[in-house]
Amino acid sequence: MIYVQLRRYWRFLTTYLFHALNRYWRLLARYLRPQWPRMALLALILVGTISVQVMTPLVASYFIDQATSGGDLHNLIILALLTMVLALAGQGLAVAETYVAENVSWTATNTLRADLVAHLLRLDASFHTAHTPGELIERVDGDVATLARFFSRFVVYVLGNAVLLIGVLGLLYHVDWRVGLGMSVFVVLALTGMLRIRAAATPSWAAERQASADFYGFLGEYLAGLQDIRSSGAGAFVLRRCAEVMRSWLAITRKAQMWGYGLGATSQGLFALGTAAALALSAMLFTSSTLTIGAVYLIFQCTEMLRQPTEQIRNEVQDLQQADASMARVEALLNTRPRVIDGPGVALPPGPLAVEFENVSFSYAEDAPVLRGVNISLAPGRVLGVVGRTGSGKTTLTRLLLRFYDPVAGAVRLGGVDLREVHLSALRSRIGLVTQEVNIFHASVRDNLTLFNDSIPDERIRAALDTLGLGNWLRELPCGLDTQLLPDGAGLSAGQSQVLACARILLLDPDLVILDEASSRLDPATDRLVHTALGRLLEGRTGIIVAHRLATIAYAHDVLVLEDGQVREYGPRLALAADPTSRFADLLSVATEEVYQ
Ligand SMILES: Nc1ncnc2c1ncn2[C@@H]1O[C@H](COP(=O)(O)OP(=O)(O)OP(=O)(O)O)[C@@H](O)[C@H]1O
Repeated sequence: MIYVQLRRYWRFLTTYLFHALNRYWRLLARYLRPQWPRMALLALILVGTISVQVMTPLVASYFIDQATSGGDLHNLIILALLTMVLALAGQGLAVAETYVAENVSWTATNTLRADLVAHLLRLDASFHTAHTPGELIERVDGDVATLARFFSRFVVYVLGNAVLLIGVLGLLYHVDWRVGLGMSVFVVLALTGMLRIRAAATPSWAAERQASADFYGFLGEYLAGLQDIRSSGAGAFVLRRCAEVMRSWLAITRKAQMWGYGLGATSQGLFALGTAAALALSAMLFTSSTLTIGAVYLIFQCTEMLRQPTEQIRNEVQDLQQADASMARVEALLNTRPRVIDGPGVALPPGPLAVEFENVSFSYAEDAPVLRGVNISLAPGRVLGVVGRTGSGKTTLTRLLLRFYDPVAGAVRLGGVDLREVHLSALRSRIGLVTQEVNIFHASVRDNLTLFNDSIPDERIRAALDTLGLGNWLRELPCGLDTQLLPDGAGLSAGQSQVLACARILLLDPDLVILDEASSRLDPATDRLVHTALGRLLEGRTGIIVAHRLATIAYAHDVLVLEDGQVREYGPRLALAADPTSRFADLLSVATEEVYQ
């Protein structure tokens, strides 16, 4: 029976534990190796902790034997003092263990987090389209937090408790081999029983975690749509839905909690039985004068001491499965290669950049072409206005210029150089992009404009805001550049956010400006503000504007009309506007009617 159990453990250890450790050895080695002095210290503390734990009942048992046999008072005082020193040392070591283990795990996981964030930044847009931000946050934080336990606790708890278990059992063998053998069998059986119950309880805990994730998902969704919910009077519906979600959460949690209590009670019951058996055995041995009263006390203490390491090994072995899944996900993420490969580093010419699309075709998914055979040739310093119906591929065109994606066919060139030949960082440092959705961070005006680049002096920031017509706005702010902006630009109008985005670009001083204009209408004052800002921004640079408004298109020297991903018309703006048969003239007349309605 014991042999069968031991064989099972051995198989578990070889197939599962060693396999998992071996599989992720590189990951562990990479993040733990630089911390080997701390790991060595941890091992030392561990040895100390276990020695103290094993020695404490041993000293107490000597004390009892000495006291009952009328031993020397001087020896008794020394033993009592030693017990106190051991208790204090145990506490001190526990504090040191927590301190070092937390340092090891946080240093390892923070490095891993930083690596994952850097890797996510390198991955291209198609990866980010396929994965929601929530999923990536879960990978970077959730999975890594699970690993934090693994990095510190697994080594400390499993190894430490296993050694403690062996130490305590060894002590019992030392007292009497029959007691040692009996308790060894008991520990194996108790561990097996608890692992079985825990395995049966695991689905309930997984369901509980899912129900909790569902609730927060529900809450997040409704908080994000708060404005729509309020305005459409859907509050009662949301509360009803909230009650439903919480009701099912309660039922699932209750079940999981019952399993938890069941497990705790089983473990208590098992160890009560173990203690009773150990006491019965030692009572028998005591009455037959094989054991002293001190040895009986030692057996009792050791039986009690077996409980904690057995329960912790059970917990850690189960948690290893979770860590295993997290490690697999983290490894898979780190192994994901970006589709857009960095170029060999051909230099772009200085000054405003010429833009060329040669027979460019592109699709996000197979068999769904978004751009088809697009040809554009824009001279340096000229501004191209791109117009077309929604979904005609205008934004996609701008994404190809920043190499968020590579074309499926054809080539995109800047200053005559194929973008695939240029370093991505060099390429992007020459382009300024203002998108439809301006991201305003919960940070100071200065950090929002410099994007946390401390080397940009305040005078330049003020000058940029003055140039773009936001000088007065800045002067009216209570703390000037230190004023904190609210998340998502709350408190700023759509136009002000756009002008702030223009100021960011002005500080970057790029040679190609791409503006994907928001299609929402602005009030006339803000419209004028944005219009002036754009004019300043485009001075002396090549520009591509996805234009939704008549005022903006006025900046364009050339116009491109896109339809279904194809070039419908392309030429100088004034010539196309003057030609009554052109599609552009058609669009202009519709837009003018809309404006003057
Ligand atoms: N990340 C993406 N993944 C898959 N398909 C996309 C993606 N982005 C855009 N599309 C699809 O590509 C087509 C062109 O989209 P694009 O955003 O380029 O059009 P647009 O002319 O800029 O539209 P709008 O004027 O509404 O901004 C659309 O059919 C759109 O659904």
